[in-house]
Amino acid sequence: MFYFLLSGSLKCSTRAPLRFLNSRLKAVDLSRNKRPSTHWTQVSNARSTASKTSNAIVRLWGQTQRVLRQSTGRASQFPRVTLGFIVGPAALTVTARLFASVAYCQVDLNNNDPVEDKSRESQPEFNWAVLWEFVRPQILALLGAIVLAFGAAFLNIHIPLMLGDLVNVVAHYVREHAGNYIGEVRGPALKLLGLYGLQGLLTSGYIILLSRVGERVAADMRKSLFLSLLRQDVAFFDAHKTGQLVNRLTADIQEFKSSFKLVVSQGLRSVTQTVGCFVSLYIISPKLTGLMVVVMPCLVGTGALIGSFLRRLSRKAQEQVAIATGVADEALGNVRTVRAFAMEDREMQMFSTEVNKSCDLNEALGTGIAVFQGLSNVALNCIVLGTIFAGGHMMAGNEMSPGDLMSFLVASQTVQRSMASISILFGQMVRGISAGARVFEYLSLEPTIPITGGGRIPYHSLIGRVDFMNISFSYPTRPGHQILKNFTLTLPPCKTVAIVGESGGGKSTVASLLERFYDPSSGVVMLDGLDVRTLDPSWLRGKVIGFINQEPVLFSTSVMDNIRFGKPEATDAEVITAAKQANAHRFITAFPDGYNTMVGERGVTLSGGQKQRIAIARALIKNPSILVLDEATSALDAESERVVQEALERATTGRTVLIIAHRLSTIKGADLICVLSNGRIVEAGTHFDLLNKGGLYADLIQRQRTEEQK
Ligand SMILES: Nc1ncnc2c1ncn2[C@@H]1O[C@H](COP(=O)(O)OP(=O)(O)OP(=O)(O)O)[C@@H](O)[C@H]1O
Repeated sequence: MFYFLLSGSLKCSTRAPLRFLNSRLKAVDLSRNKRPSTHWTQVSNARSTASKTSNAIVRLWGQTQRVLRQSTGRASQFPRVTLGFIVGPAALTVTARLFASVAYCQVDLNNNDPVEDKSRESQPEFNWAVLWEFVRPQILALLGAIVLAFGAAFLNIHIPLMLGDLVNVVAHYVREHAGNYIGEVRGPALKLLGLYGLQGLLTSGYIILLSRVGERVAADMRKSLFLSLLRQDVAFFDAHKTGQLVNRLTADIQEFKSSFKLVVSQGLRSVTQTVGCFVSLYIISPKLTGLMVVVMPCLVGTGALIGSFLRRLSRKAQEQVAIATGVADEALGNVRTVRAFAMEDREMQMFSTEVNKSCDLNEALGTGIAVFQGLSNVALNCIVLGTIFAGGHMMAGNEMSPGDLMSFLVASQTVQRSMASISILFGQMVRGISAGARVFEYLSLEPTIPITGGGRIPYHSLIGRVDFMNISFSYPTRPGHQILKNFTLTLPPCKTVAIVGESGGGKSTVASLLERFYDPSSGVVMLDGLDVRTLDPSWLRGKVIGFINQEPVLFSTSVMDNIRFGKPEATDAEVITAAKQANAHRFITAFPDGYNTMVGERGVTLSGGQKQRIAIARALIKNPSILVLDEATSALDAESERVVQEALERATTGRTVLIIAHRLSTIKGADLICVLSNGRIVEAGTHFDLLNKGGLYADLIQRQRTEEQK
C-alpha cells in the first residue's frame, strides 16, 4: 500500500510542474522567432533538463521500490539508512532541477524581467573568469564564511535530534516519576542551549564575513566599471543612454551583490540542511519521510509559483513608482518651463495618474502577499497536523517514541523552509547572473581611442600648426551618413581660423576630430607634422588644446574648483590670473563667498555669460597652444557677448585658434574664414575678401543681416 502510494504520489507531484513547464515552453515556441538565439538555447536547455528530470524521477521511483522491497521492517535498518542517503539527496536534486527549469521559463517569459529586457539586443554571457578576479582578493573571507555556514547548517541538523532526546527524557520522567526532574533534564537541555548559542555565533560569523565579501566585491566592481566607462570612446556614449549606464553601475551591481550573498549564504545553508535533515527524517521514520517526499514538493512548487507571480507584481509596482518619479523629476527639473506655460495642473494630473497606477499595483501586491501568507500558514500547519496524526498512530503501534515525533516535526519544518528558499534562490540566481553578465559586458570593452599612451612633443618645441588632410568622416552611430568628404584645412601657428556654414554642415565635427573624440574614417589630422593618432590623447586634450563650447558645463562645486578643473595642480594665484584674463574676476569677487561660491548643479546659479567666462578661465589656466571656440558666444545677450568677446580676444593672442562660428559678426577679425559646404571647404579668405567675392559667405552675411532686421 505504502509503495503504491509513494509511486502514485511521486508521479502526481511531478506532473503539475512538468505540465506547467510544457505550457511555458509552448509559449516560448510561439514567440521563438522574435527571440535572440542565445535565449533560445537556454530555453532548449530548460526543456532537456525537464525531460531528463522526469526520466530521473521515474528511474528513482523504480529503484526506491526495488530497494524498499528488499528491506524488511525495522530489523533491516541498514538498507533503509543507505536508501535515505540515496533517496533524500536524489529526490531533492531532481525536484530542484525541475523547479529550476520552471523558474527559468517563468523568468524567460516575464517581459519585465532583466533577462527579457526588450531594449537589449542580446543577453551577454556571464564571464566566470572576470568574477574570479573580483572574488580572489576576498577568497579567505569567503572560505571562512563557507566553513561557518556549513557549521551552522550541520548544527541545525543536530538540533531536531537533540530536541527529540530532551522530549524523550521529559516523557520518561512523566511516565516513571523517578528521580529529580531538574537533574534528569539539565544535561540534554544544557547541551541544546550550547548548541543554540554556537549556532547563533556561527550564523553571525558567516553573515558578517559574507556581507564584507559582498560589499567589497561590489565596491571593486563599481570602481572598475566606472573606470571602464570613463575610458570608453565618445562614440560609445553616442550609442548608450546615460540612464542605462548609471543603471549598470547601481541597480545591476546591487542585484548581483544581493544574489551573490543570498546564493552563497542561503544556498549553502539550505542545501546542507535539506539533505542533512532529510537523512535525519529517514533515520527517524522512513514511512513518514515517504509521505513527506510526496507532499512537500507539491507545496514548495505551488509556493514557488505564487512567489514568482508576486515578485513579478512587485517589480511592476516598482517600475510604476519609477515612472511616477520620472514625471515628478522632469516637472521639478524644468519648473521654469512648466511655470512659463502655466502647465502646473497638467503636470499634477500626469503625476496623479501614474501614482494611482502604482497605488493599485501595490494594493494588489499587498493582497497577494496576505493571501500567500495565509495559505502558507494553513499548509504548514496542515503538515504539522498530518505529521502528528500519522506519527501519533505510529506511536500507538510502538513504531515511534514521543521524542522521535518531536525530532521529526522540527526536522520537517527545517526541510520545508530550506526547500522553499532553494526554489526562490534559483530565480534569484538567474537574475543575479543576468545582472552580472551585463556589468561584465562593459568591463571587458576596450576603447578604440585609448585615453593615454603615445608620444608627446616637448613643450618648448611645440609650434601649434594643425593640418586636416583629406578627411572623410561618418559618425559611428550613423555610418551611412558622411559628414566630411576629403576635407582639407590648415590652421597656421598663432593664427585665428574660423569655419562658417549651414547649420548641421559639420563645423563642430571638425573640432571633435581635432580633440580626437573620434578618428576620421580616412585621412589624417596632424599636429606640427605628426599624426595625432601617434600622440598621447591625455596630453593632447589636457595640455595642448583648450576647448570652449556654446553651452559650458560646470560641476556642482566652487568657482575655484571649476576653474582648477583645467589644471588640478594650479595655485590659487594661477586661478585668479586665469579668471582675470577671462573677465571673470570682478563678478566672482562680488559674490559674498568669492571664489568659494558654489555654482549649483551644472552651474545653475550663474548667468549664461558668467558660466561662459568661468569656462574660458578653465580653458586658459592650462595655457593651451591651440584654442577651439565652438560658438562660444552664440547663446549670450549683447552685453554678455561683449564682455565674453573681450575676454576671448585677450585669450586668443599668441595661440592657434579655431572658431566654429554661428554669429558671423564675431569672426570679422579672423585671419582666415573658411566656408564649409557638403563636407568640404568651398571658400576661404578674409572677411573682406569673401564679401567682395560675393559667394556663399556673402550670402550667409546677407541672410543673417535680414534675420537681425526682422
Ligand atoms: N554624435 C553624433 N552622432 C551622430 N551624428 C551626429 C553627432 N553629432 C552630430 N551629428 C550629425 O552630424 C552632422 C554635423 O553636425 P555638427 O554638429 O558638426 O554640425 P554644425 O555644422 O556644427 O551644426 P550647428 O551649426 O547647427 O551647430 C549633423 O547632421 C548632425 O546631425
